Amino acid sequence: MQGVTYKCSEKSHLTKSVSIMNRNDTTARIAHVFRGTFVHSTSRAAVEMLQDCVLGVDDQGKIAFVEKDQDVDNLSKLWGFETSDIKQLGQYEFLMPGMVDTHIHASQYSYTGTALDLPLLEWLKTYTFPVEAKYNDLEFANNVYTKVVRRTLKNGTTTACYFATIHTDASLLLGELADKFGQRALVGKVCMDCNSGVPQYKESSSECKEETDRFIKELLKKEYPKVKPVVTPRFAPSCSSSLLSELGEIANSNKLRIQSHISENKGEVELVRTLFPDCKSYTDVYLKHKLLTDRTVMAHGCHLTDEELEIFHETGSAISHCPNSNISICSGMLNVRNVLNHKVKLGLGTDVAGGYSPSMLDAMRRTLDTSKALTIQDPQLKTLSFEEVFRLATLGGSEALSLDDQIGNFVVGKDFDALRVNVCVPDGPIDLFPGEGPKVILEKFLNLGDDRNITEVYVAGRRVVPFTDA
Ligand SMILES: Nc1nc2[nH]cnc2c(=O)[nH]1
Ligand SMILES: [Zn+2]
Repeated sequence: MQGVTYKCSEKSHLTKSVSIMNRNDTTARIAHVFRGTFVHSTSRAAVEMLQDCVLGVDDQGKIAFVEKDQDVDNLSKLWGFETSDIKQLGQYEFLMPGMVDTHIHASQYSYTGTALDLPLLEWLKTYTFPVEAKYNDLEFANNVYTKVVRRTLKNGTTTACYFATIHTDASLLLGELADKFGQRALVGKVCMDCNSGVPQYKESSSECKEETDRFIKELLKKEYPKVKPVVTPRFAPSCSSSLLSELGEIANSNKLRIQSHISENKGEVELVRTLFPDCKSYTDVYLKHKLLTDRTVMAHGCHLTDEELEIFHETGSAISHCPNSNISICSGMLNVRNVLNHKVKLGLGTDVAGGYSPSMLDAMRRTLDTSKALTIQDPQLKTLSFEEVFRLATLGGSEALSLDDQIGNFVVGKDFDALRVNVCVPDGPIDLFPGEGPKVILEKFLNLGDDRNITEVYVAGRRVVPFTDA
């Protein structure tokens, strides 16, 4: 199958002999060395299986080397580690990159798995805004935010791009908790100055701008190495044109990331048409307000036209595909193949709580389901493979969040964000049979696995799961 490599290929970067390898950084010390099978994606291969390999992580949390294990003695001399310290992966174990949730509402976690009986605009008014309004209570926020960070980490989300609420202090608390538990996170204080449905849940335009400035300043001041702010207009219907312009200005002058929602549901697209009559399309609304940049990620995009996708491509903006949510609140079905054909960056999101599962394994499965449903409607449409979906959940997510220079796969110099997977845990969800090789083992994990199979989670070289207080 095109785009899939199931062995260390002779042409791969691993064939270089250790004797001619040089350490470019003589001061870095090795903190972990793993030996076994490593599975990741590259731009060329949706799945590359590195078998009989060793991977070293330095004390800065960066990947120092990935080599064939026959070179291990030379490597240990070169890098100064003891071969007895190597962590040997078992026959049914592998390492994979941590998963990247490109769109999740931390503030909606308390009602995940419920309230899925209304379409978007009524769902927001009936369930979402009344709950989000409660985050002026920091005790309530602390309880929910602690739980969502722990739950997602345990399920293998090493990076999350979070929506919080309009409340600055609770949003700062979410950043603090992500840092405390060791999750890489982009955190957005939600901005909205229009809300006719639940008028007590909004800010004035000036308050919104001032509080966004305060949020960014205070979060950056904390100097959390892996937690950064993201400018977050909720979506066009809840923002005035002047607020959208202010937020575009703040993001661009500070080179910050931007997140929002776009073209999730047909009623919403129609509403935007009436609210912004001077704009050609929903995409044009964000474009005119300078919110489409190469650091922007927009959730959903189910109903974007090809013309709009071209604008995404030209601006370098990304889409977060949230299939569980799209089906659960009957929003639509994104044609991922068409988005990829337009060379638009795309990652996956859980969109808790429009999506009922906080697990990125679920996001991968629902991505495949949606792709198959679209193929049923149009048999000409090429269904996504599980390998392509694996890439979207890891490398694709890192690209969508403009973090691919730091994370997304096992390339030397990137941070070691990784999952140790064991498909054969006692009382686990997967049964194996004789003769099943690494491809089947990966496919079974992606389709049948859960957090019981994710035995360790690493973010920037730090083991964050199992929890130290567990
Ligand atoms: N799914 C989803 N779509 C939105 N559009 C605006 N706000 C939201 C939200 O909270 N969830
Ligand atoms: Zn959302």
